[in-house]
Amino acid sequence: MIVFDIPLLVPFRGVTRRQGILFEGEAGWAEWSPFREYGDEEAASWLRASVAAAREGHPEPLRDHVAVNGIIPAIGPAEVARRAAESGCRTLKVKVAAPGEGLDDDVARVAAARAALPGGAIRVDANGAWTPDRAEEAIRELAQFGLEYVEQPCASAEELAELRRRLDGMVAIAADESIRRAADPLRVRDLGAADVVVLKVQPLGGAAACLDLAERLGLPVVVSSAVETSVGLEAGLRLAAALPELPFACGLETGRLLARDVTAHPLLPAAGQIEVRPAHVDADLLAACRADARTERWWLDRLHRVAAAAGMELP
Ligand SMILES: O=C(O)CCC(=O)c1ccccc1C(=O)O
Ligand SMILES: [Mg+2]
Repeated sequence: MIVFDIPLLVPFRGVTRRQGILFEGEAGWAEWSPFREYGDEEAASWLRASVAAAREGHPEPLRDHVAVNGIIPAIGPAEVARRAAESGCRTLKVKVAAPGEGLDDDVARVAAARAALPGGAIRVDANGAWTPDRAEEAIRELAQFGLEYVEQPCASAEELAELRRRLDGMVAIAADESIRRAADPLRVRDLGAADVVVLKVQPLGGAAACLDLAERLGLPVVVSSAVETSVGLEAGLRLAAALPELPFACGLETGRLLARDVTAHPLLPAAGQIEVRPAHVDADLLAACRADARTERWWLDRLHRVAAAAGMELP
């Protein structure tokens, strides 16, 4: 078991370093990396996913490549073309409604993305930051660039449903936080709040739980990462490979946000697709990602506290 601490090359959602624990079970390596500010109960779902992956491995793949979206964090418009080209992807996901920014910043960033990718798909993610009124205004403005969908424009499933009625099919809506952080993820379906759902393996308790949820939701699924090492990314990739249908590119290009990885062959896309294959952990690279003693203490305390409260045994 090791506690890792890896700097991000570009800040993402205010995060500048990614930390967590990598451990090995009978079926292989697994990652546990709930964001630091998440409480123990939420972190327990992430742990269920990691323990299941270490013990049981991944579901059987139905495809050998998974198309992914390039990620455009809250960077300036002048930097967008380089990030888009580096990703090599035919779909881009642009962060909008970032703290301290306004609609002008979003328009400039999405315009730059559209200029960089004239024939591809562009989706935006607001991480729930808009009220329904602000969302409607922003989406009507951003729609000029052609949007595949808007991910989590407002915070609650009720607001998503209201906005979706108001937009009346102009732009599709994807639910992310309303699935992975909700008491009842099926509310999105019951309210007709989204056209697409984003599933993340760790927050939702593992691949088996995600496959079951996908079936019950009955909506197209996009699998997305939680900004993980290649070990965590492999779990997302394997879920994406096992879904009966995968009509959209997945949010699994985040390997390029990390300054280091624990394998010599990180799970990165080539020509917009990631090959479905194991991420072989390299002992030297793993050691180079190891956290300092204080960070290690914090994570091991968290792990043992969360496991004990949830009555879980570690592999
Ligand atoms: O979806 C992607 O392309 C990358 C993953 C991503 O955006 C993300 C990563 C960690 C936490 C939240 C999110 C998010 O979708 O908001
Ligand atoms: Mg999102």
